[in-house]
Amino acid sequence: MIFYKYHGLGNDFIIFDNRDNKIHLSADDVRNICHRNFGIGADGILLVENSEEQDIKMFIYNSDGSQAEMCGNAIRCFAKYVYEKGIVRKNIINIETLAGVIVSEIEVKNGVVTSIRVNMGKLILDPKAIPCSIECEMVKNSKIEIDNLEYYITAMLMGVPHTVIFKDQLVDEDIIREGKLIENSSFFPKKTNVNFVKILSRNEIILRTWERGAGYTLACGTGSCASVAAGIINGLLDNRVLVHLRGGDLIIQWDGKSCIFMEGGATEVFQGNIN
Ligand SMILES: N[C@@H](CCC[C@H](N)C(=O)O)C(=O)O
Repeated sequence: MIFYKYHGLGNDFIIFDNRDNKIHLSADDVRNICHRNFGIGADGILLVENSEEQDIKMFIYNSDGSQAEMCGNAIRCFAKYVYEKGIVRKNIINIETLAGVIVSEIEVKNGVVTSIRVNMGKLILDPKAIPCSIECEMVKNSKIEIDNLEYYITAMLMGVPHTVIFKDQLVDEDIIREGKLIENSSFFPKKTNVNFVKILSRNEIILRTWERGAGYTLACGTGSCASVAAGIINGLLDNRVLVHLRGGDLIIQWDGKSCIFMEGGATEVFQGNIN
């Protein structure tokens, strides 16, 4: 099978063209292919599939073999891939995902995609939709206790479930330990991605994300949208924010009501063959 390896700010993916529907991956296949020592190595696998109503369809697996409904960094990689490989030669690409249709606008210079602006759709704050078991109208700066530790969380569905926590210090060991605990806590029946945010100003944040099904990654696109939205909802951020992630920067824009926009790059790393 021919594959391509792409990354969005270090959040890396293996892309297979499955328009002929011949690829069927078990959770074990996904874990083996994504393994960083015994496989190709990646945070996830993307399948390119035909869509009945949209330009193309993206299907995504996390590196632990689970399926994700959406992924912000993956969608930029996917848009660049389908454009540059001539699968969808359009500047505005409508991509079907399990979280709905995602519209990606690509900027092209000399046939190469240099930047992708994505309409990430509307975020959903209803706790039942996330899903989150806290009884309230909105999980906004709500206190939870896990293993005798208190956290103030803002939670939402941004294509996938996200929890945001504001912190003064971002320490890797704490992010890994607390991220794992919160991801698997009983408050989130379908688990959650966990975002730790340090606010630098009303227009600039540092973000570290512990991802559901993939662990501590270098960047998270849906997490960037969720974190900026949480900052706006809690009155801490303005409508356009520069997000510094471990693997690079994204720009997120939200007017507080309608769709949320993400802008950033994507990179092809290499291509290969796997049996
Ligand atoms: N890396 C992502 C999110 C991928 C999905 C996530 N691991 C989940 O299962 O919810 C992004 O860039 O948005």
